[in-house]
Amino acid sequence: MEKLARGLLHVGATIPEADVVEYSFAVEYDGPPVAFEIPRAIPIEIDRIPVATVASAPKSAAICVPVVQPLPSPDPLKRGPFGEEFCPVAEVVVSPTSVIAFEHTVVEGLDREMSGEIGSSSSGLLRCSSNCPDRSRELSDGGFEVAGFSSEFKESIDFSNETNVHADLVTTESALSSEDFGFPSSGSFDDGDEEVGVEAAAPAANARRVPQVSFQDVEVASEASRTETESTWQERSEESAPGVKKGSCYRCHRGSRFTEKEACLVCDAKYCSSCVLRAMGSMPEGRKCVNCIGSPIMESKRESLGKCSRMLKKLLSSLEIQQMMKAEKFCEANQLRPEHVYVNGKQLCQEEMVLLQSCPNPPNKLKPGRYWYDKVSGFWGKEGYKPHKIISAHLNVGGNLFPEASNGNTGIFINNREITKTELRMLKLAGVQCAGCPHFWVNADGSYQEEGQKNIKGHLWDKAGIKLICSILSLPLPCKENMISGEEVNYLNNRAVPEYYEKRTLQKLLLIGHQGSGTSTIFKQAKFLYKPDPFSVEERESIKLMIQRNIYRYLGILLEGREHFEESLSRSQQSAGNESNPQNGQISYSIGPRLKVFSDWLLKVMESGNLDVIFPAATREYAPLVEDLWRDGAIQATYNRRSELQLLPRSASYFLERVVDISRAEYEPSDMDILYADGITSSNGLACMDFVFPQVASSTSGYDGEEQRDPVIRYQLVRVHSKGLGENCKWLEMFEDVRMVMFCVALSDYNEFYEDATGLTINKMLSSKKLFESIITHPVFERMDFLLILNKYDLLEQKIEAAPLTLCDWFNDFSPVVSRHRHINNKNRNANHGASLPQQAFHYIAVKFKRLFASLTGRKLYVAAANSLDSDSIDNVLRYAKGIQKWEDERMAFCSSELEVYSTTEPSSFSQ
Ligand SMILES: Nc1nc2c(ncn2[C@@H]2O[C@H](COP(=O)(O)OP(=O)(O)OP(=O)(O)O)[C@@H](O)[C@H]2O)c(=O)[nH]1
Ligand SMILES: [Mg+2]
Repeated sequence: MEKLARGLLHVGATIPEADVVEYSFAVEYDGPPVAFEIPRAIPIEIDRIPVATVASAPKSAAICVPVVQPLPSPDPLKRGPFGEEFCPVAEVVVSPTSVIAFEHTVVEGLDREMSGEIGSSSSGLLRCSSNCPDRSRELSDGGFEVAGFSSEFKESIDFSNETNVHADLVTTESALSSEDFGFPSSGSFDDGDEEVGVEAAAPAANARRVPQVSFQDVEVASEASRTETESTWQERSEESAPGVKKGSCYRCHRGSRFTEKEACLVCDAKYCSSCVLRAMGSMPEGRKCVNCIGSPIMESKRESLGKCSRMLKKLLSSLEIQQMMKAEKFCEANQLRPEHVYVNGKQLCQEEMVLLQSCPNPPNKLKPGRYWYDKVSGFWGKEGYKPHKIISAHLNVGGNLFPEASNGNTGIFINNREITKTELRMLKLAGVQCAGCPHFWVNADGSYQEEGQKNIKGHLWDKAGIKLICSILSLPLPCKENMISGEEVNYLNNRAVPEYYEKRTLQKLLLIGHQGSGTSTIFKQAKFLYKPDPFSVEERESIKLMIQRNIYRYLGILLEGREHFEESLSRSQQSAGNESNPQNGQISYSIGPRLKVFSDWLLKVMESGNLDVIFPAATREYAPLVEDLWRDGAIQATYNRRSELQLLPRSASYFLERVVDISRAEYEPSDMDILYADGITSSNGLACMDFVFPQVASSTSGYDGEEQRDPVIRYQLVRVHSKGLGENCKWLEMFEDVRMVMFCVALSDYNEFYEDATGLTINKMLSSKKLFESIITHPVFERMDFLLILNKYDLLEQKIEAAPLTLCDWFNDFSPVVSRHRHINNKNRNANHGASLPQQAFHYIAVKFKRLFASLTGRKLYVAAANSLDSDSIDNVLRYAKGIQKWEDERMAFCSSELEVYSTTEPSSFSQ
């Protein structure tokens, strides 16, 4: 270690203790080709870069700005070494992000011309940003150090004294004169006599005040340095340059309004694709001009936060986009400021703001303004207007509600607020007695009483036709979350502030898969794993009824199948000249007369859709008959041919085996029953749950250490059924903010088939593959991480010996290595470094999907095996997903901090 350190450090440097040294390894990458360009570091001989001293300004004594020497351009449109066009401008920008841009300049010591930026991703040279600790190291004295440069580089300098250029100081907002920066407002830096101090470390919040210093060939009036407001900024940039076309790029003044442009979120300055990266630098707060960093965004642009434009997608790598969009959405400067929101006349503080935005049912698209809020009922509206929404009640935000908050003039009050005419109309139509100008007390659940009286008069939201009335009168209705108890909301109130922020950075995991792949089982398993009370008493009651009803549905499928098999058997026997009586050993699909009568009756009832009439009471009587039917040889024979009965789920036998028990009135479904039950998550809708990973005491998953440090990352599992995606998966647009897509495939599908609408027989695995292809290539998931869950591993194990994988056309080249020890257990096989047949099959399928994924997206697919009936298996898969995210985040941070060195290190790998 000491030897290694000695080799790395300069002569005379103290060798640090081995246990306090932080180090990391870069591993050479030899995986599949990557979709993005890998940046290269251009070595620079530090000693040959001139440095100079700033003599006078004490603050700037340690500022590091490289010396650049703008040259007059012989040919303004000549292409530079990086392929970009030169314009006759040499420019140095010093801003809080420390972007130093220079065009058509020569850096002494490098014997070639160059253009580029330190601070921009476009230059390919070096990037740094004082806002981004990964890219540069901010020095305590306010200077910064560019990653990769030696300490000499941070010595003070002045601008080149050999240039004959004029300085134009451009500030964008008030209060900062050019003198703040030590520059004369119209000065020229032509002979170095002017000693210059540059305050590079202006606080981020004042970033708009930081000037952009331009050296230009053409003389620019010093008025440009005057301070301006945000609104005039735009006008000026369009008007101040005579002859500049309206709609052209704000930087190069080329193009028209039809040219694709990216706008600054703060000042709306629009830049063409050649200029955007220079104008916006490393974008530590998203799309903002470098001198707008730290400033609040225009409210009209709030909607577009985190939504990347096509132009940036073309210019930046996926990693950069992800990081930049994340920063844009979540960085402090871009959040709505609490001081701009008043509730019940009181300006909010940060805590209140966070509480308001992170409550279960927050106001929609909150904008700066004055609002009223009825804490008891949850009514929320703009000051002077009728209610706009019913948000979570009991939030401790803002002041007390004023009677005149909504400007009502009806003489009728709800929770001390005089209601509007529209609300009165609603109450009247809903049948609430309003004679005598009563004062009502309305609770969050809609129950209401008259002030001073004890008894509840009724429930507002239970009134007949209330939904219709409210929607006609444009009044809000409560949503489910509003029914949350005061206690629960107060829990939110009492939490520490950082936890609110976690809610904002909720990580969404989208779970999707082909019909029957196991997504709802995984979803239920996650509920059992991470929810303290996964199903309420009412939910369990409705699950019980569903299970009881399902039994008859399964039976109906079996009875129909039996009839069908019986008919086709007798047809084939007749054509073969046999008697209809089965011969010895031949399967019979006929049932006895007693069961036949019951079967015919049941099929008739089901056909007429009247099962509900006899359900559930009457069906209890038939439970013994159902049991007899289930045990009958004909039904068992039919069940054995279940692969031909498309609608019969595997779980049918699990429930039919216990039909008598289950049909009892006192039956209570066990967790396993719930897991097996069909239809708990709506089959073509969405199901969604928030959760946190509980801390694990002992090390089993390999991520425990992280959890101890980072216990409250919130996740949201969103399960969507493929049927619910609509034509061409159009509903996928809704999921642009998910963090990861988990695509579920049933391993057991390889030899299973179904008939499509046209009667064509289709292999389920191929069908899954097709859905997979359309999801991974959907534009909304262009840059998302994908985790493939290869589910039903247990079924693969059961069937692979009897049904070869090659039954699926896609797997026709599967040639497993046959072990000599076929019958020894898996553990021994692993010890012998030999994989079992199911393991080989899993690995083969995983690679098939990985290759497919890489060929269509150019990216890497993560794969995990699962048996969703086993909770540990799903826990592992979801923790693996978490591990991937963390790893991807770290990788991104690492990539953008250093010179983007990629390694192949992965989180633990029980998976692929
Ligand atoms: N043996 C076994 N059965 C599973 C596994 N995962 C799911 N199943 C069963 O497979 C059937 C389909 O699973 P679901 O979770 O309902 O599948 P889905 O993706 O929700 O599909 P739809 O029901 O069509 O919406 C159910 O009967 C499950 O009990 C597994 O890992 N092993
Ligand atoms: Mg299901």
